Amino acid sequence: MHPLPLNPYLARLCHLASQPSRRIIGLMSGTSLDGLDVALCRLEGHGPGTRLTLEHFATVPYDADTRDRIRTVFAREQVSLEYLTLLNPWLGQLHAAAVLRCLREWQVSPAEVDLVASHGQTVYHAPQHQHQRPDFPHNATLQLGDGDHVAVGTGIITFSDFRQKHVAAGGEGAPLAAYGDFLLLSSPAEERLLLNLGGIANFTYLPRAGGDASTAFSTDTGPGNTLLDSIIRTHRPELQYDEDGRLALAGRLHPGLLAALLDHPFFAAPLPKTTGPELFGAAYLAAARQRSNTTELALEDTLATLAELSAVGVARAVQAAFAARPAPAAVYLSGGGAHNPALRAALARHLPLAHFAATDELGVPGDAKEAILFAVLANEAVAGQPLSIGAGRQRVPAVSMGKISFPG
Ligand SMILES: Nc1ncnc2c1ncn2[C@@H]1O[C@H](COP(=O)(O)OP(=O)(O)OP(=O)(O)O)[C@@H](O)[C@H]1O
Ligand SMILES: CC(=O)N[C@H]1[C@@H]2OC[C@@H](O2)[C@@H](O)[C@@H]1O[C@H](C)C(=O)O
Repeated sequence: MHPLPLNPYLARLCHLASQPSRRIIGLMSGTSLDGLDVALCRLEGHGPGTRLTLEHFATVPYDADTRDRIRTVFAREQVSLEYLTLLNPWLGQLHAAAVLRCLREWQVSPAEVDLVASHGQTVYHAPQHQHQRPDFPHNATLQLGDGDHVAVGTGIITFSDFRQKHVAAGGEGAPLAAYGDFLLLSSPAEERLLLNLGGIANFTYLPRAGGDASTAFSTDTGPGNTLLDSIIRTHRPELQYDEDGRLALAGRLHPGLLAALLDHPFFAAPLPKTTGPELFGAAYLAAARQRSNTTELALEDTLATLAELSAVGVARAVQAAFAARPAPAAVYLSGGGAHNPALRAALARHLPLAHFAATDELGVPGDAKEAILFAVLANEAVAGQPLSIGAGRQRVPAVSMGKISFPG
């Protein structure tokens, strides 16, 4: 009897699953809308035996037109359905073109890449605790940049839309960092906190490798750079962000504004929790400024206060997680906020016992870490097992994530 005819792309996936390693491009475009992170990874093995070689990394910056298009729908409760529909394939095609551009620069042919793992662009994140709609008693999140367009545009089998499975299994769709951090960065020598300072800040707690994996978890902590960037854009539209925290470092913390900003249930909510610019956006900031009579506060002082807010958010989440025992001293930073000395100084004040280093020291460049995460998730989907870490409320659903798009 002849074997059943197999779709050649399925045959390719089966072949890839049986290989000792895979070459996977991870794509991530986060809440800061600064660009598309493209990480070409060689991933050997799977599960806790995964070994990463980052062959190439680039951030393909978004131009002003792309940022404007995304901002037309980004974190907005009401948008044009037509616009959203048009943006979905447009972003997929943009991301495919960015991949091809990087491959040309790196002199790698698309045929030499096994998979693309595409996060897409989060345009709305709606955990239940945030949307609070009784008619929809569940979590939801929406990423645009359809995987079919990435697959057809690049000619590479593409995994995408990773967050839906996490939601379907009872999670909030984020943070997914726990999976990649656990597989790549656990160490027998120390327990660790991996603190990512993106638009939104989050951390993963990793016990010592070989220890009790059920204690690992990740959570968002509140704003990272999102409010800092938003106030800069209002006052200094020619700037994307406060480079090297210069303006924030020249300002003074305003205790009244800080208290008004912290007067929100998110900061006291139990862990793990997720959030986004839907909550921590211009309206939240404007309301806190009104309540604290700081609408005329100097830009520098507002920035200093917002950097403090991000650090206090992190510190409160760490304190909540480690109420009964000391928090790990080893804290590894990643994300754009790790380049902001004002944010780092505030963190050092609020976590005085922490020893800060960059994830770069662990072989994972901080700016590439989230793009690498999606390559790791696709690697697990092809060659690994659904992975269960954490326990109780902090349990990460044991699922494999990502939808598969064939190029033809
Ligand atoms: N040299 C620097 N000085 C100050 N801030 C910086 C610097 N470099 C990057 N940033 C900050 O980092 C931001 C980009 O961070 P990153 O790329 O980690 O965010 P993201 O991945 O979009 O966010 P998220 O992880 O929430 O999805 C910039 O918008 C800026 O606020
Ligand atoms: C819904 C969404 O896109 N969330 C992002 C965002 O950016 C940081 C933080 O908020 C984190 O929860 C998440 O991304 C990372 C990659 C994660 O899932 O771990």
